[in-house]
Amino acid sequence: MIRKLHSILGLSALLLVVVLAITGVILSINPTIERSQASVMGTSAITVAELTGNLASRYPQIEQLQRTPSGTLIVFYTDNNQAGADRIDPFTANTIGPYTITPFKTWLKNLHRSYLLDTPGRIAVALGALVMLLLSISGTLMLVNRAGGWRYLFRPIQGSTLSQRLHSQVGRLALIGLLLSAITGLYMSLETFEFIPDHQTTEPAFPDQVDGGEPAAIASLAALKAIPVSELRELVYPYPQDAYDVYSITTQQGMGFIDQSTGQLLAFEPYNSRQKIYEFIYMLHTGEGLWWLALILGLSALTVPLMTWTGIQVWWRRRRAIPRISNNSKAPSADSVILVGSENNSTWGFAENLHNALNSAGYRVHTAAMNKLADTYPQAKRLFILTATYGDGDAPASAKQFLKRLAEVADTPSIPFAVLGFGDRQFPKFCGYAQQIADALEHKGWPALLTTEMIDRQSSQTFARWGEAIGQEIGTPLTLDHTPPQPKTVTLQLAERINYGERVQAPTSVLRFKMADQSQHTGWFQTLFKTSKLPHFEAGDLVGILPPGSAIPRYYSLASASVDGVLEICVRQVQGGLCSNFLHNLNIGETIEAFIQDNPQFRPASGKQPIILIGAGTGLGPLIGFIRNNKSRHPMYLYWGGRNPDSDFLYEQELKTYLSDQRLSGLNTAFSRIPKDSGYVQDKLLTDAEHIRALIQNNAQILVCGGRKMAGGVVTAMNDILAPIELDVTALKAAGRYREDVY
Ligand SMILES: Cc1cc2nc3c(=O)[nH]c(=O)nc-3n(C[C@H](O)[C@H](O)[C@H](O)COP(=O)(O)O)c2cc1C
Repeated sequence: MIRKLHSILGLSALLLVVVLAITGVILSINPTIERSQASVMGTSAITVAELTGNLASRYPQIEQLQRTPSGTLIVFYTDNNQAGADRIDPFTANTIGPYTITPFKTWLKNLHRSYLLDTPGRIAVALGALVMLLLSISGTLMLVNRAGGWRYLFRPIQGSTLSQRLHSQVGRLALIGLLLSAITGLYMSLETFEFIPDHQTTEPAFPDQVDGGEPAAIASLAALKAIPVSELRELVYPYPQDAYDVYSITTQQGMGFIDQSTGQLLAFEPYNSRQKIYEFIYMLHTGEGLWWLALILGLSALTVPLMTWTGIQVWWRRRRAIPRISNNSKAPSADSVILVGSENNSTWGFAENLHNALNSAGYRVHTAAMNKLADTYPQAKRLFILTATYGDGDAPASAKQFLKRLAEVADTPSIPFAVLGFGDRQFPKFCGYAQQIADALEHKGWPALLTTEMIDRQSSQTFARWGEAIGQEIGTPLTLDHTPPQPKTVTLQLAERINYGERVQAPTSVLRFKMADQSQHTGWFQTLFKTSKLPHFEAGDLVGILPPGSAIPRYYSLASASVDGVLEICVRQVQGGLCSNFLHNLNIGETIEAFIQDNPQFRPASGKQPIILIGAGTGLGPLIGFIRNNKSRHPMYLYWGGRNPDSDFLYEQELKTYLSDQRLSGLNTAFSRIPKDSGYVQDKLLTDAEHIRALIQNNAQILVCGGRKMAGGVVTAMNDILAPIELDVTALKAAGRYREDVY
C-alpha cells in the first residue's frame, strides 16, 4: 500500500519534483557565495549612524540602504539622475563593486517559485512540495520496514540490487534535508494561497508629529546610533527637500520611523509572532543567513535526480517480475494451492514455474498471494507456500496478513503443506519468515508434505532439487527450471589452468579466463568496437556460468578483480556435476558463456579495522582475491583448511609472497588428511581463540567462504570464541561484521 503510493506519487509528479530540486540546488549555492563575500564579523560593534555617516561623503544622494540575510550591504543611490546600486564594505564604507541581479537568477527564482507560470505555476509548485513531503514520509516508512524496525534504521543496507541499495542508502542520507525543504516550501505555498494567515506585520502609521526643522547630519541621529549594523535590514532615506518626510527603518526586531531633524524614533512596530515564524521558515527553506544549512539542503536536493533514476529502475524491475499466471483455477475447485509471499516480486517467477509444471501434469492449480488465504479449499490435496523474508526476519508485503488470516480460518480440513523459503544467508535470520509459517501451520496441526527447504539467493539449482523432491512426494515427476532474469553473457576463453588435489581425491583447478578473441565474433558491433575488456567485477563477486545443455547458471566466487586483467575462479570437480566437469575438461583456448553478478555484501570493509578471512577448499578463491588486492596493507589474517599440504595447498607460493610483502599479516592452515596434527579450519580457530577475540575487540570484520558444513562448524567455533566477550555470530551479522559466501 505504502509502496504503491510511493511509486504512483513519484512517477506522476516526477517532472515537478525534479525541476524543483535542480533549481533548488543552484539557488542553494547563493547564500554560501554571498556569505564568502560579505563582511559579517564585527558588524555588531559599528552603528548604523557611523556607517551612514561614512557613506554620506561618498554617495551624496542615497535612497536606500539594505542588508541581506547573508550580510551583504547594498546602497541604492542616484547620481546625475541615474539610479545605481553598489555593494559596500560596512567598516570603511568603500565600494566593493556594483550590485546586479542577473536575469538568469531572476528567471531561476521564478522557475523555482512558479515554473514561470504565475498562479497556475504556484499551485503546481505547492503540489510538487506536497508530493516531495509524501515521498519523504512514505520512503521513511519503507526504509523502516526494510530494516525490520525503527531501531535498525541505520544498520548497513543489505540485500537487493544495486539500484535498490543506492535508492535506500542515498534516500536515508538525504531524508532530513528533503523533509525540511518540502515542509517549509509547503508552508510558504499555503501562505501564498492564504490557507495560513498573512505573516506581514502592519507597518506603523506615518507619524502625526514631525519636527520639520533643518535636517541633522545623519551620523548624529540618536535612533541610528542605537542600532548596530548587524541588526539592520533596510533604511529608506527621506525625500530630499521635504523637511516633513522621515527615515523608514526596518531592523531584525520591527519597523519604525526616524525624525530627520531630531533623530528621534517616532513610531516602532515590533514584528508579530506570525512574521517571526514565517521568517524562521523562510530561512530554513532558503538557507539565507545560514550558509551551511543552504549547502545541506542543496546536497539533499542534488540526490533527487539520482533517486528518480534508481526509483524508476526499481519500479520497472518489480513490475517486470510479476508474472501473469495463466490457467489459474478458482480456490474452491483447485486440488493444489500455491500461496506466495513476496516483497520485490521475484518469488512470483518461481511460483509461476511451479504452477505451470503442476498444470502441465494435469493438476488444477490455484496461485495467489499469501494475504489472500481463503477460508477453505474444499478440493485441495496439497498446499505450497513459497515465501521470501523481508526486514529482520519479517513478512514480505504480500504475506503481511497471512498469520492473522490463518488464525481466523477453520482448523479443519487441514491440508498437507510444503514451505519453500527464499532468502539470503547474509541476513541473521535466514528464511526466518518461512520458518515462522512452517511452525504456525505445524502448530495448527496441518501435516507437512515435506520438510521446509530454504533457497539462498534465488538458486535455480536448489529450486530444481526441491521440485524433484515434491515430484516424488506427489507421485508425478516435476521439472522446475526457473531462472531469474540474468544479465547478458560474454564469451570468455580459458587462458591458464593450475591443477591441485588429484592425490587426495579432490581434483581442484584454478582457472584463468580472458575475453574471447573478438575475431571469432560475427556481430557488426563487436567488429566495429572491439571490446576486449573484461566487464567490471571485484574479487568476491560471482560469475554465472552456463554449462552447455543447461539454462540454469552455476555460480562461482571470483578470485580476481577485473583490474587484475583476468577472471579467475577456483573449481572443485564434483562427481556428476555438470558444470564442474565441463570446466575441468575445458582446454586452453576453449570458451565459456558467463555473466557477472555483483555481490557487494561479501567484501572487506573499508577502514583500518582488521579482517579475518576464513575458508576451506575452493573457498580460498575470493579470499586470495582480497589479499592480492590489499595494496594498502590492511591487517588481514587468513584461516584456511585443506586436505594435504603436498597435494591441495591452493595458492601456496602466492600466499607466502603475500606474507613477506605484508599484504597478509597472518596465515593459519589446517589439513584434515595428514598423519599428525590433522584438523579442520574451525579447530585452528579454537586454538587461536585468544588472538581472534583480541581482533574482534579491535572491531575486526569476518569473511567466511566455503561449503555449508564448514560454515556451520565455523559458526559454532566462533560462538564459543565470542562467548567470553558477550558477543555471538548473530550480533556480528546484524552489525555487518560477519559475512558469509556459502555454497
Ligand atoms: C531489505 C531486505 C531484507 C531482507 N531480509 C532478509 C532476512 O531477514 N532473511 C533472509 O533470509 N532474507 C532476507 N532478504 C532476502 C530476500 O528474502 C530474498 O532476496 C528473496 O529472494 C526476495 O524475494 P522477493 O523478490 O520475492 O521479495 C532480505 C532482502 C531485502 C532486500
